[in-house]
Amino acid sequence: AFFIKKIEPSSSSSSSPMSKLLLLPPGTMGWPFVGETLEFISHAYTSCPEAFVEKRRMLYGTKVFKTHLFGSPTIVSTDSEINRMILQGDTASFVPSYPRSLMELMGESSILLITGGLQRKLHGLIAGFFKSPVLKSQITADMRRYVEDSMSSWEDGQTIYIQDEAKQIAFQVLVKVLISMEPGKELQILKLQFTEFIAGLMSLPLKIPGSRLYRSLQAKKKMVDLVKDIVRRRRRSGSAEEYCNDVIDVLINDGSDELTDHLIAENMIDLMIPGEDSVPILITLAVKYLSDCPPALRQTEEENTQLKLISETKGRLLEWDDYMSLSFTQNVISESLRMGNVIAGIMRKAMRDVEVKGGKFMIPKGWCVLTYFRSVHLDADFYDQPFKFNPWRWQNKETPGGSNFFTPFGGGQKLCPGLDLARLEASIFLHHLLTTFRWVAEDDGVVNFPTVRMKKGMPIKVNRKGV
Ligand code: HEM
Repeated sequence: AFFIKKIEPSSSSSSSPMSKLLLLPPGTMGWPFVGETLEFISHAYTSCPEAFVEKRRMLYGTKVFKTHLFGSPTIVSTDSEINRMILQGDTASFVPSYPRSLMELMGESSILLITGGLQRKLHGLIAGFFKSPVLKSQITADMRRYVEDSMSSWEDGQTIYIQDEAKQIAFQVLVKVLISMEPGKELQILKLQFTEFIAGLMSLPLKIPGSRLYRSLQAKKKMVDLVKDIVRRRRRSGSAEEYCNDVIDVLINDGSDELTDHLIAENMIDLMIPGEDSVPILITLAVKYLSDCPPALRQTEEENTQLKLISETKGRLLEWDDYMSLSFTQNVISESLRMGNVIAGIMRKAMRDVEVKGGKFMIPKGWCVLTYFRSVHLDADFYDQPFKFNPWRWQNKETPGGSNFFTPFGGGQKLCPGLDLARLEASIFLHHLLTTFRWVAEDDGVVNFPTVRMKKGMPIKVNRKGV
């Protein structure tokens, strides 16, 4: 059921301007300059951001429409087939394109923005490292240690803000795996600069002293300089040649001239973003959805308690594969990804005219495309009662990476290389939370813009379980 057929985009650069116009999907370009951006953002701030898209789907009767967002003529697609084609598209057809502030802060050598041979090389090196057995074992041990350290200080009756705890732990894990920095004073300073850096990701593209973007760029520069120092020291000591301890070692070891100190340092900072944002938010949402669904909470707890008993009986610590084999817990994580839409969609720019839907529509050269995963993930055509948290719907389905209509980690050449790591971290956090504590959750709501998060940080009142 999850077999994916690659659909090649076909060029139609020979079409006349008139026929191009006729092939544009339905839709309106909105107001001069701002287009429909304000309406898009005002919906994005509500609990139902997909309403912007749904309204147009109803109006035009298609899952794809044209509009004008963030300064660019844009095609929005909630059609899983078109989305798949765009994700699979080669760089002659589509390149990543995001709002200006985000592109400035990522930097031109960021893996999220580059294409071609260099992107493939970086992607391959990072993905390969994340699959290595030595690293898997080290990450599992680190994550477990950080989770246990954090949870050991929780007292009975205390209110814990899951979002903050998860952010701290997931950031520690990524910084360790990327640059081998352990928790401590240096990491605290890095974290402060990092918070300053990401605050500007969705800011006005105004680069004057004092502006949000300017301050974020300054913070990034300081972090890049710090990581460059580490890279230089490693190159001098030659330690990476013997054994790859972290991503810096992997990139240095490749020996390619393209992987300069600056490129490595810049990418290490960008790769910390999932540690502050995507992974902890996934964990927080899973705790939220489980708190709201007692049968799912019970079943996840049972599965994890059983695993804990097995590990205690055998007298061995749990490994990567143990956590990943918790099938119901993985279904909870899939369902949290589906409903929570940590990454609501990705953006590309068409490098040439591209026909979609067998020539029915055209994405003109220079236009942006927003593949809006959120609407696909909440589409009743694919998911029965899509707004209901139902981890059982994933039973007997192979979903770690995704399918045509489940793309939380993107797809194609840019498919997230951290997808298993994200699942592992969520799994370890849930395992320790569920086997150590009972809790009562306070009411809290999801905020969807500019990034997904919980309004109050997901406060829960915890009590340690009896031994
Ligand atoms: C819940 C957690 C996560 C989600 C939802 C997520 C989602 C995504 C998505 C949708 C993309 C595709 C972007 C595009 O096509 O332009 C992506 C790419 C990427 N992700 Fe993740 N991610 C997560 C965690 C992680 C983690 C833990 C890492 C580890 C460092 C990571 C590293 C990357 C990298 C390096 C890319 C770029 C790949 C490339 O362009 O070749 N992600 N992620």
